[in-house]
Amino acid sequence: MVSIQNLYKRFGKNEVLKGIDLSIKGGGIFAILGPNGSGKTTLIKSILGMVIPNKGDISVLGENISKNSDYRHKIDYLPQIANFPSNLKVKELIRMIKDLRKNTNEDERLIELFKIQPFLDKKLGNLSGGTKQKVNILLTFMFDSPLIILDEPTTGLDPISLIRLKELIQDEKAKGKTILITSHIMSFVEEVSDEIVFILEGKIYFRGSISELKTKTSQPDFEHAIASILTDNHA
Ligand SMILES: Nc1ncnc2c1ncn2[C@@H]1O[C@H](COP(=O)(O)OP(=O)(O)OP(=O)(O)O)[C@@H](O)[C@H]1O
Repeated sequence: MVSIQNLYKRFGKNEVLKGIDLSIKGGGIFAILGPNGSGKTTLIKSILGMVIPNKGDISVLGENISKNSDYRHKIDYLPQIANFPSNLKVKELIRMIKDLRKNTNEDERLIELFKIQPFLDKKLGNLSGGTKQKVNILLTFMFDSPLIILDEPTTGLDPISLIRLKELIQDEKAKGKTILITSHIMSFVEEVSDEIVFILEGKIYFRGSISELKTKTSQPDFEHAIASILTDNHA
């Protein structure tokens, strides 16, 4: 599904990714973790072709992404910070994205699920942070792509919306999809992910299940296992 070989990315003198190798065969929920600034978003954007690596190869669904950008239609992406045009109404944005990508009725189910109906005629610039995130989630899950990438999906969500998001993610997994998630909310990661990929100092420090991580770090719970990696490595 996703194969990354020897990936390097620097911004000026800042070497962010220093030889990432990662192969995700497909099906399941993978959490990409690491301290602030460790390069999680840079890795995700490299997969999406939004960041051009200095070195390395990335294939998505068997195709090298440097050759052709068509693969992006097979990815649903929730950005960390959505830059919506503030004058546009919610319903206009939904219509616009459907016109750009493809027509679907899934938006109706998601509007109902996240109770977005009262906001459809409101301008995006006037929405609260959590409501913007719900619209953002709707736009991501509206299409039926085999790879879903979620950058900090829980930001600003109230408890009911968080439950809905978790259900949505599990439903997509049940359809056999591959879901990559970054999050700093350890309880959320522990609940949803099948495997974690921990980035530290530009490389993959650990990849495996949460129970394997607990064993490796000799810690009784996930939060302390993550904390022990960071303190042991002075990150
Ligand atoms: N376009 C850019 N230009 C210059 N530096 C950048 C750019 N994008 C990212 N960086 C730098 O690359 C490093 C990694 O950033 P990135 O956003 O990938 O980290 P992250 O692990 O997603 O962090 P966080 O957990 O805070 O979201 C940071 O030092 C950041 O300042």
